[in-house]
Amino acid sequence: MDKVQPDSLQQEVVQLLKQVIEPTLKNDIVSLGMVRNLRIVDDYIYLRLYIGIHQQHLQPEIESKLSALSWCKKAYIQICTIPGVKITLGISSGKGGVGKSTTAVNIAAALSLQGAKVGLLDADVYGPNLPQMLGLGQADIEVIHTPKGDKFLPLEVQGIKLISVGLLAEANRPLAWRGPVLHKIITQFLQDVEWGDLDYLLIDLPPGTGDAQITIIQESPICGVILVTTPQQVAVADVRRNIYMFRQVGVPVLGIVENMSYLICGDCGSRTPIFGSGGGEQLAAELQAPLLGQIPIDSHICSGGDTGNPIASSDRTSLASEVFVKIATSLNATFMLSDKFTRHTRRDD
Ligand SMILES: Nc1ncnc2c1ncn2[C@@H]1O[C@H](COP(=O)(O)OP(=O)(O)OP(=O)(O)O)[C@@H](O)[C@H]1O
Repeated sequence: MDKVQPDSLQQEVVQLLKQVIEPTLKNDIVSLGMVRNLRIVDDYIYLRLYIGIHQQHLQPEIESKLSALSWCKKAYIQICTIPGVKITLGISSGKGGVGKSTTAVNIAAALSLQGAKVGLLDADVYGPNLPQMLGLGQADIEVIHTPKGDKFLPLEVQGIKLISVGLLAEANRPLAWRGPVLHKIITQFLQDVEWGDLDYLLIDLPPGTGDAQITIIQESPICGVILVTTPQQVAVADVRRNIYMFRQVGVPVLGIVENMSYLICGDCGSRTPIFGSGGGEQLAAELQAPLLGQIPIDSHICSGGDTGNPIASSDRTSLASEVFVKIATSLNATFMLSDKFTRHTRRDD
């Protein structure tokens, strides 16, 4: 019978894996949540490695580190990527209605304007709004036959590729899928979409901490999550519960976006914190993660969402647009893509 090895061996393996550093993020692969399902059975190590397509070089490095273990006959490493995708990020919130989808679509628009190839996966099974926010009505998702099996073809609008669970549902009907169906749809969306080459895939996660969220986080190579909150304390408390879920899987929090931070007076330009203040800063301090941006309350954000014109691209001089551009710039700096896009933009000029 197979013998599951004691914790001490597991610890020994984890210590070696922690010596493998992802060069862009300058952190070890364990802290980055890339190593999952680690098991040692008899003299064999099994693990899953959740990475982007540009990080395949980590596999031989891991094998080389683990070869130092005299008792290990072989390490089986299962690479888990989303075909064609470099960086997968989650956009999450503790509760609904705080502007998570608005943030996702506008960050996608800002990244795309900076030259990145961007995809959006609308996995918000409770309120899949991204098609509307990008001006797409109900459209059939095309399925194409490829040598690797049937694949969904994403829709493309404003330079952004999009797949949404909303496109599978009849308009104005609630999505009432039971657990196993939901699980299957989500895993299909993670594995069976023909994205082409993407620099970023942003996953708009459902709010809260239910089964759907956990499936997506566990089964996708999300290398970081952006948490969206509003400034008031109840929203902040919900985000704290949300963070616990990410910590369990080991996915790092890249930063906080505080939405609906203040209202700007049209006459004097003064800022009024309608929903209180300090929530975003408080969370950022608690999590030691940056406050990526504070987005004002602006009726143009709302109308842009309703009409499929994200403010980040439709009104580039607005304050909200500036904040989204700042967030996109900071993501490009984190993932060392700034140079690539500067060159890209110049070439296109
Ligand atoms: N800063 C803002 N100023 C004005 N309106 C906003 C702002 N942010 C979001 N909204 C509006 O608030 C509503 C809810 O936003 P959104 O759908 O992005 O929230 P959500 O957190 O994704 O909600 P859910 O989880 O229920 O899908 C939308 O009508 C959106 O246009």
